[in-house]
Amino acid sequence: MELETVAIYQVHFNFRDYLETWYNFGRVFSIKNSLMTSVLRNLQEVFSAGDVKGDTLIDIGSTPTIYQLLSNHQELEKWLMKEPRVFDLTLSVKYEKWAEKEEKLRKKVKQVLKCDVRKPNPLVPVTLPTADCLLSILCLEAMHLFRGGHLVLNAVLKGTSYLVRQRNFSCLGLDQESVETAVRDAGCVIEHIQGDPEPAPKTISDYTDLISLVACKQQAA
Ligand SMILES: C[S@@+](CC[C@H](N)C(=O)[O-])C[C@H]1O[C@@H](n2cnc3c(N)ncnc32)[C@H](O)[C@@H]1O
Repeated sequence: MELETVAIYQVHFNFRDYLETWYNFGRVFSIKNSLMTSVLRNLQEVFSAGDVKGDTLIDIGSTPTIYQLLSNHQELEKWLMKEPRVFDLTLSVKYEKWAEKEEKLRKKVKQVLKCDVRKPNPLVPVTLPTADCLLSILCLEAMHLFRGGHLVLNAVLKGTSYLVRQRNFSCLGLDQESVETAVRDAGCVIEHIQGDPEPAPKTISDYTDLISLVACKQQAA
């Protein structure tokens, strides 16, 4: 990722285009259900196993994907305030008792913060107490560093780029070994790791696999 990547995201990463390109199920791109289904299965397994505990979870690189938490700063705040005319964030997750789940999630979300993982304090000017769990879904490969309880990571492997409508965003083409090394170098012990083939829809990306990892932070990196 080039130095100016953060600026590229700030200026060009359009959350509606991202949703349209990657989460608009039931239309042309229904094939992409596969990635989200795999991520959801991984998360369900990780969080129901009971090893990841605590009160504070930070989701890094949230976009308007309500499935793992939620979203774009403004849109998330609108959703929290129940403002109308928000893009239908729930389109991909309409299932039984969804309204109740939405309410529960609204009450649980404490803060929506800007984050740049390249900074020594990624949340500057805010400093948070140590989190019990860091969640990164399809985000580590879109940035070089993360900081660290538990790291719950789902990342696609070997992808060099992904499309958001007509715009290409670069991806760090990680393999499983380099993910494991980065996590260990960050002072974490890997408790669970699973890689599965998850070929990208060729028209919008080139990743080949999905890795699900749970690691416990042991020491400062
Ligand atoms: C593929 S998208 C996110 C995926 C989203 N978590 C999901 O599951 O669909 C990559 C995310 O990485 C974030 N990102 C890129 N560079 C970053 C950085 N330096 N610090 C924090 N987040 C970054 C982008 O803002 C974007 O939300």
